[in-house]
Amino acid sequence: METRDQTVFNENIHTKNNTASTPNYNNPAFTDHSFSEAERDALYQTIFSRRDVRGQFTSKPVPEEVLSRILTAAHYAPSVGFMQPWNFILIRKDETKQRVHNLFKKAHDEAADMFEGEKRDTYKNLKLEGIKESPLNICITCDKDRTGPIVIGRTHIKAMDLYSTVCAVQNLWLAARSEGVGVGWVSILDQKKLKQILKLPKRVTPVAYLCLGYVSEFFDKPELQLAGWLPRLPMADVVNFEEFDKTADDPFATSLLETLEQNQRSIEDGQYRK
Ligand SMILES: Cc1cc2c(cc1C)N(C[C@H](O)[C@H](O)[C@H](O)COP(=O)(O)O)c1[nH]c(=O)[nH]c(=O)c1N2
Repeated sequence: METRDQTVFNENIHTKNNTASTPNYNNPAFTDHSFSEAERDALYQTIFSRRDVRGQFTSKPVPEEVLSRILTAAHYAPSVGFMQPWNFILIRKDETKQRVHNLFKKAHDEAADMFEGEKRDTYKNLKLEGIKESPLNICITCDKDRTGPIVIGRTHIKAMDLYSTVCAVQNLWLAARSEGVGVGWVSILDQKKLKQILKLPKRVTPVAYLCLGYVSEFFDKPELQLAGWLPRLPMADVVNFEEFDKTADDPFATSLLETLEQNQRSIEDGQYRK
């Protein structure tokens, strides 16, 4: 049976004098869940000013309470079937960092040979890690057996545990940015050798090797964009309608694409620069 409170709620969220099934979207019952403008701005500021940091780390240690907030943000990420497949391995010892850096050096040389001519020279000049300069490295791993073999949501797409772990990486990255802590992801590494260094069991995958620390500066734009490696794609290239790579020209689509273009222009012009 419906309680009195439920009846009042149901009356409130439906437009008076309208069919019972038409919700009144202007009613506070629908809008109360959004954050204030200042709170939203803070979130978007975090998102648009987050950077992958390689060469601007300072040696200032990240205090325990800050690190604790950042790690907790990561742990509160969504995960398939709520399996929380991640571990956060904190790497503080120079010796371990040196071993991982050796892996990077080897893989980086191998990678350079995959590019040709001018691209190879540009690649060689890019700074692509801050393993030794950053005070803390964190490896975020994925344990596919965390909650047994059958996981809600992973029954048909096996990689869902890896995707979940990446959600934790992104939470960590954004929380760190809001704390003024830079994060750089290093994936130019031999994964099997990294597993050996960190003594990961067979079932555990190292998803992200991250370098963390306070920075002298956060760049405005991705370093690969500033170096002319690749541009930021226009939103219209990645927003499709009904089918992959398909656009539309009805009034809704046209207006949405125009708004997306304006938003992107103001971000590129530094709306969220800090
Ligand atoms: C899965 C994955 C793996 C890597 C990266 C990112 C992600 C998501 N990125 C960082 C990447 O280059 C960077 O995110 C883009 O260039 C965009 O720049 P911002 O992150 O916006 O600054 C990265 N950067 C780097 O210097 N060395 C690396 O090995 C990697 N690997």
